[in-house]
Amino acid sequence: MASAPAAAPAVTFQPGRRAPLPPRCTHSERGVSFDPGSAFYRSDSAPGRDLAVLAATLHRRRRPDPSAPFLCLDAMCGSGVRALRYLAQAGADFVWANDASDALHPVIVGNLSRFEPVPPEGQRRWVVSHLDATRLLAERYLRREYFDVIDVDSFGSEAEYIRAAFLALKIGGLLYLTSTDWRSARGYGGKCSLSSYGAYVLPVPYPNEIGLRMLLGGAAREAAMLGFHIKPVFSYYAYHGPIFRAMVQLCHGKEDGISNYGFICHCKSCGQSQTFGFDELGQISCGCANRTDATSITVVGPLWTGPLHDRSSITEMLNLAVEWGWAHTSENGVTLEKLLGTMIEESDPRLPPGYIRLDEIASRAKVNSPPLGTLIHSLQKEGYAACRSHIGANAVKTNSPISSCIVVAREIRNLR
Ligand SMILES: C[S@@+](CC[C@H](N)C(=O)[O-])C[C@H]1O[C@@H](n2cnc3c(N)ncnc32)[C@H](O)[C@@H]1O
Repeated sequence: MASAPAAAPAVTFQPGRRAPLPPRCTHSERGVSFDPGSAFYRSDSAPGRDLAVLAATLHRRRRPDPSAPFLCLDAMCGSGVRALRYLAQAGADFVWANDASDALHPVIVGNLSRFEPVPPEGQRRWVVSHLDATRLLAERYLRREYFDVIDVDSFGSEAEYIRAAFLALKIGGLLYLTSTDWRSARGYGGKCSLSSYGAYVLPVPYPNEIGLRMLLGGAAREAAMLGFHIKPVFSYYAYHGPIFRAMVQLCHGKEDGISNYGFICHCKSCGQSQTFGFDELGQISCGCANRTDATSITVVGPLWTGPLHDRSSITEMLNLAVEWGWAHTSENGVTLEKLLGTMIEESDPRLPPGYIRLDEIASRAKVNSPPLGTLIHSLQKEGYAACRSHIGANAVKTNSPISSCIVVAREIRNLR
C-alpha cells in the first residue's frame, strides 16, 4: 500500500459519536449503490463512468508491476460515485476523493463508507478532501505521491487542470479528462477557443469531433511541455450535455505526440478534410477537382490529428464488458457493445479525421438521404474504409472522396 497521504483532512470521527451513517441507497450503477444527495450527478454520464472503470481495470492488470498498489485520484468527485466505482469495480487499492465543496462531505463519506465503513488507521483505502483541484494535484506532486489514474470531471473547460494532473500522474498512468465547454470546443468563435485551448476553431461539419480533438490537443501540448507524449485510450462524445471526454496515457518522450499535433483543413467546395503538420502550413490547399479559393477552405488547429482511440485497448474493454455482463445492458440508452464496437471501427488507421453527414451527401446528390448501413456497405464494396461515427449519428466516416459517396447515394436511390 502506498503511504496514505499525510495531509489528508476530512475523514474524522468524533469520540462518542457514530461515524456518518451511510445514506439511503437511491441510485445504483452496475450494481454499486450510492446516494448523490445534494451533489451534481447525472445518470446520463454512467456510460462515461463505465468506460473509465473498464480502462482503469485493464490498466491495473497490465502494469509492469501488478503487485504495486493501484492508486486513483478523483479530483472533482461530486457525490463520490466514481471514487466508489474505482474502489469497488476497478480494484483500486486506494482512492483519493476530492471536491471543492465541503458541503458534500457527508455525501461523499457516506457513499465511500459503503465500501469500507471505518478505514483502519494506517490502512485507509480512501480519503476525502475539499481543496481546489489544482492545489491538491500540485501538493501530491510536491510530496512525490503519484497516481495510476487521475480523473478530472470539470464543469466547463478542463484546460487549466491538465498540467497539474500530469505532474501528479505516474508515467504510464491514465488521465481521464472531461469538458462541457461546448461553445468554444465546437468553434462558436475562434477567439474564444484560442484563449481557452490555444486552438483557432471555426465551424466545420463535424464540430463535436473537433471538440474531442481540441481536448486531446491540449493534453498533447501540456504533456510535450513536460517532456512526455500522450496516447489516447479512448475519446467519447456524449450527446447529452454535450460532453467531451478522453482518457489518455502519459508516455515517455515528447516527439511522438507532437507528430499528431497539427491542423485540419476542410474544403467546403468538395466536402473533404485533410490533416497538415506545422511544416506543411504554407502548402495548405485542397487540390480537389472543384475550383477552390481561400474562402472555400477552413483551417482549424492546432489540435490532435492522430487516432481518437487505441484499438487494442478498446477491444479489450469490450471483451471485459462482455465478461462482466455489461456489454448488452443499458440503463441510460447507451449499449457498451454498440458504443465500443463503433469506436473499434473508428480506429481504422485508413480513416481521415471528421465525418460526412448524410444530409450533405443527399443534398449534393440531389436525392433523399441514403440508409446509413447501405451506404457504408456499398462504400466498403468499392474498396473504401467506411463506418459509423459514435459522434455523429447520421454520418459516415470514410476515406472515400465525397464524389464517390454521391455516386453511391444515387445508385442506392436507383435500386429502391
Ligand atoms: C461535474 S461535477 C462532478 C461529477 C462527478 N464526477 C460524477 O461523476 O458524478 C463537478 C464537481 O467539481 C467540483 N468543483 C468545481 N470546481 C472545482 C475545483 N476547482 N476543484 C475541485 N472541485 C471542483 C464541483 O463542486 C462539482 O461537484
